[in-house]
Amino acid sequence: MSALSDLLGAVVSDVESVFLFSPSSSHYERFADAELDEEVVVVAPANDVDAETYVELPLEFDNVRDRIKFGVEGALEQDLVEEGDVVACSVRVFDGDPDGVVRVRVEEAMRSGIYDLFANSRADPSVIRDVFEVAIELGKKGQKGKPVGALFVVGDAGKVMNKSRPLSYNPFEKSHVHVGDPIVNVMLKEFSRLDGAFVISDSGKIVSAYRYLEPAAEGVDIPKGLGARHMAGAAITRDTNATAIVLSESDGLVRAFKGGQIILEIDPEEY
Ligand SMILES: Nc1ncnc2c1ncn2[C@@H]1O[C@H](COP(=O)(O)OP(=O)(O)OP(=O)(O)O)[C@@H](O)[C@H]1O
Ligand SMILES: [Mn+2]
Repeated sequence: MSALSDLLGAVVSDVESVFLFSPSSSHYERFADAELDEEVVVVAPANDVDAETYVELPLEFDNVRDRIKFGVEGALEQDLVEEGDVVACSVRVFDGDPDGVVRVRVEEAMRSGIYDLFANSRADPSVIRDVFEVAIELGKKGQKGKPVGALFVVGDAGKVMNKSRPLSYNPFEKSHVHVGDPIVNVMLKEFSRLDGAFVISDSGKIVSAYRYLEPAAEGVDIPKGLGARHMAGAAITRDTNATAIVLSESDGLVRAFKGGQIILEIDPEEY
């Protein structure tokens, strides 16, 4: 008769590395001291345990699947793992000690660009996440059933305002509202029917709606077939340190731009 650990041990057999998600110091030290053949990688919002090999998680992510996806993508970005590697992820699903192990095979397709978007934008990762979620939701549902486009420029808002002009009165003038607030998300969806861009600060304050962006566009190279909204979104991120998140009315995809380059393209329906 096999012991249970023999039966469940298959989950961690022949893996290249073990990823410890937000381990306590004692949990990490047990792994570090064990002199395992497998590489030990800590994945957490901060390197509190002074791990040698560490991947920053821009957010804690309640959803374990998201947490693992981001960890693996971050590790890919840092060349800690490569296509075909198998990784054992030690995670905490409930409160307390780590209570789960998930076996993951690394695929190049996991490099979606989302990690880069969160970890390397100037705005707070939580602000990027909230704007991204509004764009995804708008893409899924549209505005009253009709497809709708939207352009969100996040971070470096002062500079973005200097390189744009108003198309209409700014409904957010003098207001102090932030993305992520459910009422604000309803407002963003409502105003997305109208022209122009939303400008959002590093900390998530909605600075303006209805901005017409006027960045210099020389040398900005975006995929063929995308129009003025995408060109303006891409170009403003070369002229400033903002990140642009664009929902296309015509193909329904959400794209993100940074440094004048496209860094992410996803279908809201598949997200
Ligand atoms: N410079 C700009 N600044 C802000 N908004 C813009 C700018 N240029 C275009 N837009 C907005 O984008 C909308 C759509 O323009 P256009 O169709 O050329 O863009 P697109 O890239 O093809 O986007 P979509 O895929 O949504 O059609 C315009 O109606 C306008 O609201
Ligand atoms: Mn168009």
